[in-house]
Amino acid sequence: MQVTEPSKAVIEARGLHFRAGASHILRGIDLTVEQGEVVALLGANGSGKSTLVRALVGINTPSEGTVRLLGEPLGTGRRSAAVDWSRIGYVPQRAGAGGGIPSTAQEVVASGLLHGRRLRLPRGWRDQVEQALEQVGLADRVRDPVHLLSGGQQQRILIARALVREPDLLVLDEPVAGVDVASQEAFATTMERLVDGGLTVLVVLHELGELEPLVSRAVVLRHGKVVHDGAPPRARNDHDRVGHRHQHPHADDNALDTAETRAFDLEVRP
Ligand SMILES: Nc1ncnc2c1ncn2[C@@H]1O[C@H](COP(=O)(O)OP(=O)(O)OP(=O)(O)O)[C@@H](O)[C@H]1O
Repeated sequence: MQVTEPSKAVIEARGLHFRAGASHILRGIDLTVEQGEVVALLGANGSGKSTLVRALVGINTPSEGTVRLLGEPLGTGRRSAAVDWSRIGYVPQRAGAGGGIPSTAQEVVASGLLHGRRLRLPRGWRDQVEQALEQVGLADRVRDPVHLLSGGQQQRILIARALVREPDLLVLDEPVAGVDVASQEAFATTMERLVDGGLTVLVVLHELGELEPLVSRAVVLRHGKVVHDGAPPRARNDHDRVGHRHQHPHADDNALDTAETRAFDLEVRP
């Protein structure tokens, strides 16, 4: 009889399917992310990237399949209680940090320190919040209501909210969409330091951009399936190439010919 060792993977998804009404959005995803990896999740608009990360962090309940996070099974309700959510930071896609409620940057970032049964802020939370805001270059906005910040600044507030926990796993859904180049560079520098310290990252991206040197592996989705899991595409070179189409069409499930998938076809496929 074969004895299976307990998994050391930080994320382990097996046979994931997700259906919403008549749509079959995830079609049998297997994904493993090991400790210390920086994995980029790529693919055309509508290929299922956000649906997948939402399933991985317990927001979407898969129709079939299993997820383990930090070695613990992710179920619903009590069954996911074994997962230590304090070790996981999640930045959703283009959510806006204000949510229509006029809270300050400090309050939004501090809410990242609350999780599971912790309903009170820990001692020293103000310093932790300030440090997290410093990491995204917004320490001077600590008292500002977030709904008055720009879209890119709000996105950076959400990154600070995820970082304030000092997580072991960061799941980021297009974290730098709408963020200016200087802030993307600052974000990449912060990530580099955290990854050097052992952080594991799963990040949805349309272009590797400033994070390119950090990305150890790329997973490409197409129509809800993994079509590549391995070396990252050399997107930057492709973008520099004369004739590269910089238009990234907002397309549906049928659109395969995006810049991302063509870059992948050109650079990665053997
Ligand atoms: N709850 C839902 N009900 C119906 N359709 C859904 C639901 N969630 C996602 N979809 C559909 O599933 C497909 C995949 O969506 P998803 O947001 O995962 O794509 P994506 O790869 O993240 O795209 P983008 O690059 O545009 O962010 C889309 O066609 C979307 O409309």
